[in-house]
Amino acid sequence: MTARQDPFRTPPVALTVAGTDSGGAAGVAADLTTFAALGVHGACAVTAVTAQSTVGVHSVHVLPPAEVRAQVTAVLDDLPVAAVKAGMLGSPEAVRLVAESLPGRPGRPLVVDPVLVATSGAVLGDAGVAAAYTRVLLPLATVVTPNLDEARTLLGRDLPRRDAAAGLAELGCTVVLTGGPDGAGPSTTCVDWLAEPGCVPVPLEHPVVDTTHDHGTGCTHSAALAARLAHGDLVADAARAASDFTTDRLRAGSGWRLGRGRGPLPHVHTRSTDPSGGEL
Ligand SMILES: Nc1ncnc2c1ncn2[C@@H]1O[C@H](COP(=O)(O)OP(=O)(O)OP(=O)(O)O)[C@@H](O)[C@H]1O
Ligand SMILES: Cc1ncc(COP(=O)(O)O)c(N)n1
Repeated sequence: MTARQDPFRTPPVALTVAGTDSGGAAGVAADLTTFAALGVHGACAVTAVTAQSTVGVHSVHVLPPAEVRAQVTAVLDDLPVAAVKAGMLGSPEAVRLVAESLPGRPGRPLVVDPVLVATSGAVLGDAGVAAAYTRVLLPLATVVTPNLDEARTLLGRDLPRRDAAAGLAELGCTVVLTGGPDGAGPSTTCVDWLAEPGCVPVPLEHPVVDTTHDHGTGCTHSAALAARLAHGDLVADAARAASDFTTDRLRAGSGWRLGRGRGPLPHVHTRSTDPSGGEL
């Protein structure tokens, strides 16, 4: 029986270090609800407060690094954190802080979603943040989950998906390069590239879901990956499970109508849409 089926078993703990989204779709909201859906207790250290909705990002307030450090220290001093996820960090200082206080290896996996630009186009991390990711955090990460634009910014090169994933893996971390639908014509398949250091990249394919409820999809995917690592999965298994969970939730939310723009995913509200009825 898994922790998800038996809610009375003490769950593993995951910590997210990320920004808030006042609309409740991305960032800390997506991470904590994803952790809950996958049978993990979520703790959080907030790095930035954003005023945003389904329509876009209205303002960003990055918290002082000392406040972020105090939250991380409070959690680590008390709770048995089994995995950490870093989402929007917002400043080079916060990137360095995560690198100093949350080393990803050997015992505690660290998933880094290098959030730089929101789906709406708002900048959530500038060039200084991108440089700090590449220099200090990615070499310590267990897994990094950029989309193609983020990977190209981090590498400083315009490479195709597979090569971008392989290029980042040379920094020493496993890469899951996420890929929503391509935008170049009708596509029925999403391809994420899994690149482990020293290995040939592997495509992880899943069907495209036609939905307007996709705000926070990347946060959901990386939080699901951290949750499965907290349960003890191997990285490749956690990557596949994260992709399955995200697709399932995108499907479940395709009937929702919340907000005037890109709505949230239902992380905990509806039943699995897995046609086999299996537990994800
Ligand atoms: N419409 C879709 N249908 C199916 N899967 C999708 C769709 N959009 C995204 N995904 C999947 O969701 C996961 C997250 O990918 P995405 O490319 O949206 O991340 P992202 O751009 O980094 O998001 P964010 O900016 O929120 O961090 C990947 O596994 C991707 O394949
Ligand atoms: C606080 C925060 N973190 C991450 C994202 C990225 O999510 P998306 O690309 O879906 O806008 C966001 N918009 N806000």
